[in-house]
Amino acid sequence: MLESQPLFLALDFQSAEEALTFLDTNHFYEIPVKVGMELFYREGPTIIEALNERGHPIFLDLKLHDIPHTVKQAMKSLASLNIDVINVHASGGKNMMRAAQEGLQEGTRDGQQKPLLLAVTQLTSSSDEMLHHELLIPHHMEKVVTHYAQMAKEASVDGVVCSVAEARVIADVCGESFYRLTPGIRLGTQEQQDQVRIATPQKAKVSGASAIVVGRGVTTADSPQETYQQFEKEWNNGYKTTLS
Ligand SMILES: O=C(O)c1cc(=O)[nH]c(=O)n1[C@@H]1O[C@H](COP(=O)(O)O)[C@@H](O)[C@H]1O
Repeated sequence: MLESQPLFLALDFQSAEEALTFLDTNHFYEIPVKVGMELFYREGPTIIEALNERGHPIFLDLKLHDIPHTVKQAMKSLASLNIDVINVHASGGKNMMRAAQEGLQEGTRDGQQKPLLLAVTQLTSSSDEMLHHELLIPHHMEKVVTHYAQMAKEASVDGVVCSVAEARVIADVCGESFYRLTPGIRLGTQEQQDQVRIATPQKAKVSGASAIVVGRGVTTADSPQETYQQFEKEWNNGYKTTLS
């Protein structure tokens, strides 16, 4: 299912009412959506149920990061929701990532598909300078992200969240089937805001991203539906470019 779903729209809204009104007003039906901390902490499982009823594939972006036992038990609970993708921070380590996958497996109901588990490598808002001077990580971004992706693969995680800049090398090192979801996507004319490692949808496609996450580029646009279609069009142009 996810292969044919290249664009997750980030529903970064303060309430279910705001999110659902946005979808209705702009005629977004059954598109893949991302529910993050802002919306889930306020609304909890009811927002997932509301989106299920409307037929949206769902990425629940809670970026879990805790001791392995806690993450396993949390994933067991979250697996009972009807979601398609969920994530953890790779910096929680291999044992934590393995525990997350076990929790999801144990919590998935009979007859339901286990959600895809992704590991966030380094946030797209992070720079080399931040790694070196704040986190005291001496290596370059690409090396750190690739290492985290390899750790995630060894821990039986299904893929990663990374920036477009690292998507190709991760596919080379971890294999094409290892999923690469890339946020930090902007059309050429849009502001980068708090993101650091950004790219266009077309660049994401030709660089080997499996899918993209788009938030404010669509949600704050003057014409969200038209802008969403522009993101899709650019992604599809990228596809043609790769094939030729
Ligand atoms: O896991 C994520 O979704 C994520 C990881 C990351 O490294 N960077 C990142 O921006 N995100 C999420 O992707 C969305 C990007 O939003 P915009 O910058 O508004 O397009 C936000 O909801 C972020 O929480």
